[in-house]
Amino acid sequence: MSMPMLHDHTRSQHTRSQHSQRQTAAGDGADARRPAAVPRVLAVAGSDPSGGAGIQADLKSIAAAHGYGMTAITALTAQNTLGVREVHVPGAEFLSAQLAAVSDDVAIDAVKIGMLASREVVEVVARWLDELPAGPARPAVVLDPVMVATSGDRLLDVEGQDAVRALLPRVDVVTPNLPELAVLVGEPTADRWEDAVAQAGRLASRYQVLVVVKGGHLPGREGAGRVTDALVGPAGVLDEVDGPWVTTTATHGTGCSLSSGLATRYAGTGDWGIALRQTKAWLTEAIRAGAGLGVGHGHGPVDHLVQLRTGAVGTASGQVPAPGEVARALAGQADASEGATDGAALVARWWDDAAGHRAQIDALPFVRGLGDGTLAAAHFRFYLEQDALYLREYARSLARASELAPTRAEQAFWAGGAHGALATELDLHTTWLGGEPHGVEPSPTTAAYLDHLHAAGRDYATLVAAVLPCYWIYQDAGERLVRRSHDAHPYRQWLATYGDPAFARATREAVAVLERVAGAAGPEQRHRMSGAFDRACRLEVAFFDQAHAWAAGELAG
Ligand SMILES: Nc1ncnc2c1ncn2[C@@H]1O[C@H](COP(=O)(O)OP(=O)(O)OP(=O)(O)O)[C@@H](O)[C@H]1O
Ligand SMILES: Cc1ncc(CO)c(N)n1
Repeated sequence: MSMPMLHDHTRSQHTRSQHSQRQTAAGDGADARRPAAVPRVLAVAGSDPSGGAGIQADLKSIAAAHGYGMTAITALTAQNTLGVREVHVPGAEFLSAQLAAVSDDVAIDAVKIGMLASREVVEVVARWLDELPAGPARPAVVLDPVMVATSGDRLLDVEGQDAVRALLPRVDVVTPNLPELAVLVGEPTADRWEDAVAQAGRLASRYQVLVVVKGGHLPGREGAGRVTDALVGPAGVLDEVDGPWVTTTATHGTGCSLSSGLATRYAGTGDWGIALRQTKAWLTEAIRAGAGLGVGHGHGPVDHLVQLRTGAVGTASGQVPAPGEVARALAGQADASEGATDGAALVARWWDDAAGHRAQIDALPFVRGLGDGTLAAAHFRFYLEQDALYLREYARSLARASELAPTRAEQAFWAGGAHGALATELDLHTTWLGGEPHGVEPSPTTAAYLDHLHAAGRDYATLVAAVLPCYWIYQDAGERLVRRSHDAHPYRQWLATYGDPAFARATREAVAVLERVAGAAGPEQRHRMSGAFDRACRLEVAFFDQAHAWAAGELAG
């Protein structure tokens, strides 16, 4: 509808093969199959006896992403949630033995590298990476360049920092926080997001590596209420994923957890953008639930296995499910362990299922005419009048979502949406329609859409699914429309509204809420949600088409 929004739903197109061919061959490991149903993931990292960071976090994160976890331990720390007391680094040759023991026997789908402690350790890992097979049997490698713990304690000596740079060309993805990124590029720590992304771009092109730059340390993120991570390649930003900022002290090990979850989900999907999106969605929930664990007196751990406790358990490996898998689960024909999947994957599926509706919208005479400027003024006016009527009621549905929302953040979000819809409605009347309409009735399409929203308002999950396409479908079509604008375009001013960044953010947030709700929903509720989402998508098509349908009726009558 008339809420101009922009949502970057593009997925990173970086594939494993692009990033797996730079290594020398040393065996073909022909039994490795990708994407893996249950990814075999090796964490090369330090031990945290308090269980929140290091290999302990890695094993839990890998499990949460439905992978099979293995470890090669680089260092033993004596630490807890308050800080690091001691670090013991066993002889580097023993690390070599651990690495060889695993890779001589097991076809590894992904490797996550964490704490490396010293230059000797870095060198052992570099040699081992060089000996891994090239081609499709080569595991994906994610490097979390751990330098300092959340508590502020150093986990890598200065010589080691230099050595880590030499690892970069040997890995697929590096996941620095802002201070680590600064050390790796040899620049001061960025305090603005644009600067951090630019630094990540320089690092990516210098070492031909993908960089996941994490906003967890960005000044002002509490105030903004959002925290963003970006996937950056040598040519620039490939994907940006943001999520709500959680006010908590339970952030010990978030970096470890992100990198091992990312490695596992990449091995399961073959797509870094999807893997990052899914990992970030899971991590936000794990951070939220962390305080509930009651572990320690300092920076507590996140609850890696939050899904076990909320009942949203699935074995679909947190990847985009196979065709039919979700449908089976939704129809209740598979048991929960077979069909359930995480919210982000489920929502990605619904969105993909709506691809036909989106293509239909692009092809409508109304949308084509709006794009090339040939749309008749009467058609445009009819659409705007219906849109104003629609938005007035849509605002009530958003207010209802606010009323039903289980958290204060979601309550506030939908209340803001309701306000925005009303402001847009008012703007339509004053700017475009020259005042309040007289005698304009809802068309059958508008009435059907409003009935759908009204009926969905009985439960929160269904309502969230029903209101979503108005944000998402509209901005998706708008994203293509706005590119067609030019100085002499008759609908230039209207098209310009599609580029509003505030709506872009609102859409992303609305999608994140849908993902959270879908992730927590049971099979029956998911079935209702998918039905409500699909029906709203169809009504979006009809809504865009109704001016022409009306004109055809007028002419015929
Ligand atoms: N309070 C928070 N609320 C929501 N997400 C967060 C929060 N803090 C960190 N994150 C997310 O956690 C991940 C790790 O981010 P961060 O920048 O803190 O990395 P890090 O410093 O390497 O972590 P660590 O604390 O383990 O060293 C990112 O995905 C980030 O967006
Ligand atoms: C072992 C280990 N690895 C990584 C970190 C970073 O959080 C930590 N605190 N401990």
